[in-house]
Amino acid sequence: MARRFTPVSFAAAVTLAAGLCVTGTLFIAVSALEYGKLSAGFQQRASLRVAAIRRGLDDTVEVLTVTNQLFRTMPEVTQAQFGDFTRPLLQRYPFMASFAHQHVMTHADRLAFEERVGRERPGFTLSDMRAGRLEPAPRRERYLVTEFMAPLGAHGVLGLDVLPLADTPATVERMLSTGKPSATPLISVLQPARRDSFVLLMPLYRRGMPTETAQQRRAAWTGQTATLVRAPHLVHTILQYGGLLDDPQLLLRVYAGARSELVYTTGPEPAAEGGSWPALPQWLRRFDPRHPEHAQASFSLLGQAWRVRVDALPRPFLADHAGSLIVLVGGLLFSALAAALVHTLEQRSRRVQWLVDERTADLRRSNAQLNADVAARKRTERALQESEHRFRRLLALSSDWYWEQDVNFCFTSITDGFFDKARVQRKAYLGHTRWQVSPAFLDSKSGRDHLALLQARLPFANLEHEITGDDGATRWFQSTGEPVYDSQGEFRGYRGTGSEITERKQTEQRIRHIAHHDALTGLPNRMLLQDRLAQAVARANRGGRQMWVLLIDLDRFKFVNDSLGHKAGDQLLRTIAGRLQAAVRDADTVARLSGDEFVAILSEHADEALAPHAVQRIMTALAQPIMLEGKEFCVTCSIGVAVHAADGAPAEHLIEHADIAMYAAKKLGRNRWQFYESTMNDAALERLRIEGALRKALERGEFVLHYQPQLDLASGRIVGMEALLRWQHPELGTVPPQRFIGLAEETGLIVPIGAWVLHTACAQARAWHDIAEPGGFGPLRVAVNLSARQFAQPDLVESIAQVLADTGLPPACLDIELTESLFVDDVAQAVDTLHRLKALGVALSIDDFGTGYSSFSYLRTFPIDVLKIDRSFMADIASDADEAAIVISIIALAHNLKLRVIAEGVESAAQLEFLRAHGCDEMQGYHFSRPVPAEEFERIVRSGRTLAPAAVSAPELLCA
Ligand SMILES: Nc1nc2c(ncn2[C@@H]2O[C@@H]3COP(=O)(O)O[C@H]4[C@@H](O)[C@H](n5cnc6c(=O)[nH]c(N)nc65)O[C@@H]4COP(=O)(O)O[C@H]3[C@H]2O)c(=O)[nH]1
Repeated sequence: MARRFTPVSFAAAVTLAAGLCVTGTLFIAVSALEYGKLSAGFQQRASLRVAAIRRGLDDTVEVLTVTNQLFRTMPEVTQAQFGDFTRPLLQRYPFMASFAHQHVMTHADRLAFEERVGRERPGFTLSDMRAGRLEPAPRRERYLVTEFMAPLGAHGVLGLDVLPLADTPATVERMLSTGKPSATPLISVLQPARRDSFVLLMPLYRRGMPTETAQQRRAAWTGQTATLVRAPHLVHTILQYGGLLDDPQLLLRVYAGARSELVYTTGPEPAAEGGSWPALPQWLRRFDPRHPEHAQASFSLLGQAWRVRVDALPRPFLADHAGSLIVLVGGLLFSALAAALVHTLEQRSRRVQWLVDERTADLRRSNAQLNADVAARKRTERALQESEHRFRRLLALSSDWYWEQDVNFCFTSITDGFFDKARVQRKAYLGHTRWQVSPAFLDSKSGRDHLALLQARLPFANLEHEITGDDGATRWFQSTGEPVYDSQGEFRGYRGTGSEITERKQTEQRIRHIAHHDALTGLPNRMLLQDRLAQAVARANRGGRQMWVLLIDLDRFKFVNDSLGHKAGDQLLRTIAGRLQAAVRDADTVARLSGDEFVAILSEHADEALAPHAVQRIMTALAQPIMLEGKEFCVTCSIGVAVHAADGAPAEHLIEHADIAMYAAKKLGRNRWQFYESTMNDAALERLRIEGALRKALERGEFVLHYQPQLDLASGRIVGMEALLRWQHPELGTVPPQRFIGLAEETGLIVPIGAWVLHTACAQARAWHDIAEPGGFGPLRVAVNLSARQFAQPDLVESIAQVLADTGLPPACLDIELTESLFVDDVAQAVDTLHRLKALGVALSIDDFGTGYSSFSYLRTFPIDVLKIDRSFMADIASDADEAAIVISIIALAHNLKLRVIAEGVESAAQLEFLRAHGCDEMQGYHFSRPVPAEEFERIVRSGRTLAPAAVSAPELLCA
């Protein structure tokens, strides 16, 4: 969340506004107080001055009243008395410029007065003031004459009739009408332009006359006392006496008269009221330093209007408003500080709030996360519990168990299954290591490897070990485990599972035994032989001794087997095996290599000189008569011996060399033994060369088929052909089948080669079928040889069916030639295969009949169509009665079994005739044609060649 703070918070603004309001209010209030105080002080001071002036005027009237009393109390007053009386008054009240006594006179009184004064001042006459000058007063009915004057002569106005003076009548009249002293309007005394004086009059009445009414006063009025008051002096003196002149902040103005003339001032004329800042409201003007406070008072004194105006001189604003300013400044500062504080607090509060919100949001998130974690944990716990439950159920149900070990590899826990299976005590295991319980454990390599794995803290799997239980039985177990670490990565031990594998081990041992031993004789087989041989070679190399390998082949074993059957053959082989083992030492090995071939490894013969004895002992042992089915048989053997010297040939060549030597022995005549010699190797080398070339021959297209015609003896016509394989090697030339068919058989190459032969022969036969020529090919049969390996192919039947389908050859035109040896190993399997082949519709021939096992019994059970009499019987049929008898028997047997008979190897007309004479069905042989390439065969067929008709009758031949 982004932090956002306003520049000035609302609360701070409100605080500021409130502070300003309060400050303003306080300021206004304080300034109002200040102003009030100022104003009150000013008004007080002004009032003081106004009051002083009024009192001074009243005092002046009082002074005049005192003077008036003089005339009232004394019947006759002289000028001297008047002067004496007023002198102290004049001194004391200097603003009173003069005192006078004016007396109302008639003209007669004037005259009397002039005469009286004239005595002292000759020529004296009443005067009046006209145009500013004293002039003798004209005659008037009444005069108001200045009778006394003090100070005398100050103005020279003694005898002046004041009644004509402009203001006198009105003043007198007011005085009489009011009965009170009266003052004249302002008059100018010294400076004409300046009217700042007035005369104060106080009436004098005739004694004894009533003066209550104006009329009475007019009637009783005899004169008056007057005093000339200098108004400026009067005000000044009043203020001075009152100590009211020392306020420099006040400006005093005193106006008098109807025209409100300025009579006294303490400063210049003030500015007109309201002259400044007229726009300002009244309440604001107090803050205007140029707007002075003023007060004025108007009053009427003795008929004259007086107005006193007091102005406060402008003062520095601060002088009178320090408090309000302090309040203002303080308030502003306080407001600002308070606002700042509030703003800070609010900011802090917001920040705190923001932090709280943040923390709250974080907490919420954490809480949500925590809840999710808790939920996940609960789910996990539930899943764990379920898993644990499943695990326990599975453990209970399964044959496995679970175990744990501590850091010292001692078992800390093992589930019950183990103890049930191993038949051992729990206490014997818990707290002990595997090797403490079974000390032999570490004697084995696997045990030591296991310990090394544990010490390296590595997991291990399928550790197999045996345990001898309390019942004495040894059982096999298998363990898988892994190291356990705690959350700190500290190694805590091992845990794992275990299971019993005794049954499997026993099975394995049986299988291993079977895999390494011959089922019939119990001797080691070829695989174990290799192992033993390697060990013997190693031992010989270590001991620097010779080691002999004997390859023992029974002579004419086939004969025994064929004539007495498999059971007898098997018994013979078991007997031979026993005798062989008995003839060698314990340390020597006797193995069965194949069929009637055995190998003996004689490893403990110190020198070559003793070997013949050992070999001879073996031959002697084997040559002992054997009782088979009640008959005594003598079996001889041929032995090839290969010697491995300390620096001798590799182990894998020893058997090969012994084999070569054995063949050499056989060639020399049976019941012999022969050492291997390097020259014997040439034949073997040739075999190797041919094998190598054979592997490539098919892909290089070096195989071709030749076809040997088969002819019907009765008609003499070609009825079929035998396909015979030819190998045209670029270097070896044409290699006959005898040189490579066996090898191809051994190496398994016969399977692809045979498939090629079958397909090529069928395709060729079908092609010849398609040649529609008059007297042409017709439905020729093609005979194809099938080897033992091919016959054993599980998909044999399917592949032949596929070839037939691919080539389009009718099944009846295919003759599969089989040798008797194919049926020897597994008769049931052979019968099944033959029936399935038969079901395809093909013909089945027994090739080379009479040379092999010659078990006539199978001819009844096997679905055979044709017997092929081996060519070895042909050679002597004309001369050897036995041979002839065999052939005749075969033909008879075949016919008896409803089989066709083909004689091969017919080379002469005599043989042909013999066969014809004895009812043989067909023949093939050089007499008619050798096997020829396809083109040649085609030519023969096209040529229409047939067998020559019979020359002699069969009985004749037989007799011959
Ligand atoms: N001395 C003499 N020999 C005669 C006469 N008439 C025919 N022969 C030979 O007798 C053999 C007949 O074939 P086999 O007995 O099946 O014996 C065959 C057969 O067992 C095997 N063979 C040949 N071709 C094939 C083949 O394609 N597949 C298999 N599995 N074996 C084959 O090789 C054997 C030898 O074949 P070949 O050398 O072609 O020898 C052929 C043939 O050339 C005769 O009048 N006098």
